[in-house]
Amino acid sequence: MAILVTGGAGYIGSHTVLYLKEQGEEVIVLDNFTKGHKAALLETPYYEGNLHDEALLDKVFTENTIDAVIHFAASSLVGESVTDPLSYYENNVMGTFHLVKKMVAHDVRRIVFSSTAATYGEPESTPIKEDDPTIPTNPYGETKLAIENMLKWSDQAYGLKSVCLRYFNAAGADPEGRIGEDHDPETHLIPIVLQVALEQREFLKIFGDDYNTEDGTCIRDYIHVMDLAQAHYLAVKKLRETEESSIYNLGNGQGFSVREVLETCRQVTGRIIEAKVAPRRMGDPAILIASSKKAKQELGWTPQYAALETMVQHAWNWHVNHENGFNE
Ligand SMILES: NC(=O)c1ccc[n+]([C@@H]2O[C@H](COP(=O)([O-])OP(=O)(O)OC[C@H]3O[C@@H](n4cnc5c(N)ncnc54)[C@H](O)[C@@H]3O)[C@@H](O)[C@H]2O)c1
Ligand SMILES: O=c1ccn([C@@H]2O[C@H](COP(=O)(O)OP(=O)(O)O[C@H]3O[C@H](CO)[C@@H](O)[C@H](O)[C@H]3O)[C@@H](O)[C@H]2O)c(=O)[nH]1
Repeated sequence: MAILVTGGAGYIGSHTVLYLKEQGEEVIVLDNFTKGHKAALLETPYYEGNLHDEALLDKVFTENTIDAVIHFAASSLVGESVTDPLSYYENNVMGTFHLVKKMVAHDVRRIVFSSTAATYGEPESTPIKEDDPTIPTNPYGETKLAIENMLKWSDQAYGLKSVCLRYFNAAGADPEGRIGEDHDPETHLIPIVLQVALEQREFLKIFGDDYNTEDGTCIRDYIHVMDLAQAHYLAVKKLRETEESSIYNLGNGQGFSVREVLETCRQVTGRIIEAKVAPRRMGDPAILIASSKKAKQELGWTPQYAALETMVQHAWNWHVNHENGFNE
């Protein structure tokens, strides 16, 4: 029995693949390498191709005995989704449609789905709980919510069981430094700040300092990528044991402003990191902080690397040793 990981060559996918293999799971990856890296797979078997390719999906499900799918493959940038929403509907909603259609056809009935804090939009109260209103403020979150609903109805109609994991902001890298985050172009806050520390960029643009927060910059809940990996493994185990669908938030329940992240990066790296205030980025909610009580109670999830300093340190270890990412 193998777990199929779509998007397994990407940032969170590759760390989850590593974690699953360490737990003794057999893993197969499907990735089109638009964003992912072959070197991040560390010799895991893979199929190179697109979610939209139904013939390829038939081949993957016929050639392997797959008992669960972990579905990371998606487009996932808030700002880009605002300027090009149709590409998000195409890659995320239609891509998942093809995958789910072929899972049902091949009688594979367990899926763990990468959802997001962006499904909530501007929260009414903090920390956010799973049954709080979901009113996305950007097309990215909207497409992820559409997929959650696709999965809900597919459970009712076809018995497809899903765990939707709404992660907050993934950060950090493999604590042993084997893999890390490498996006081109990079858009995420922590790697961008570390690129300034490495003198690969001149300064950090702080996207808005007029939000209704203490220092005026946006607040996010950062979660270590290996703690996310652990949650995916626990979600697969829960599906195998209970055959019940559910939704969980994954965060640390603590928010850090853009300026606080910058300061932590300065402390960890000991480098000078310039920053300048720039206009707000479209689609950004002011504050996103998770309540992850449900995941802890029901999945037995126990984050190992909750401190922001640890996440930045692990990210820094990777970046300082791989200045060109995987292209070395
Ligand atoms: N990074 C975060 O903070 C964060 C937070 C919440 C949710 N998520 C979700 O987690 C998932 C993984 O995020 P990530 O940061 O690792 O992204 P990533 O871009 O590093 O990884 C995505 C992977 O999917 C592959 N891919 C994309 N479209 C594909 C397609 N049509 N067919 C085959 N492969 C395809 C890419 O090549 C890449 O390897 C995404 O679904 C994202 O929406 C990420
Ligand atoms: O150069 C930069 C980059 C980011 N930010 C700010 O830093 C915060 C974090 O931004 P980023 O790292 O881009 O993450 P988010 O836009 O919060 O989105 C991430 O976190 C979401 C969940 O909260 C996921 O759904 C997304 O996939 C993932 O990209 C935001 O307030 C940004 O405006 C800056 O000020 N300057």
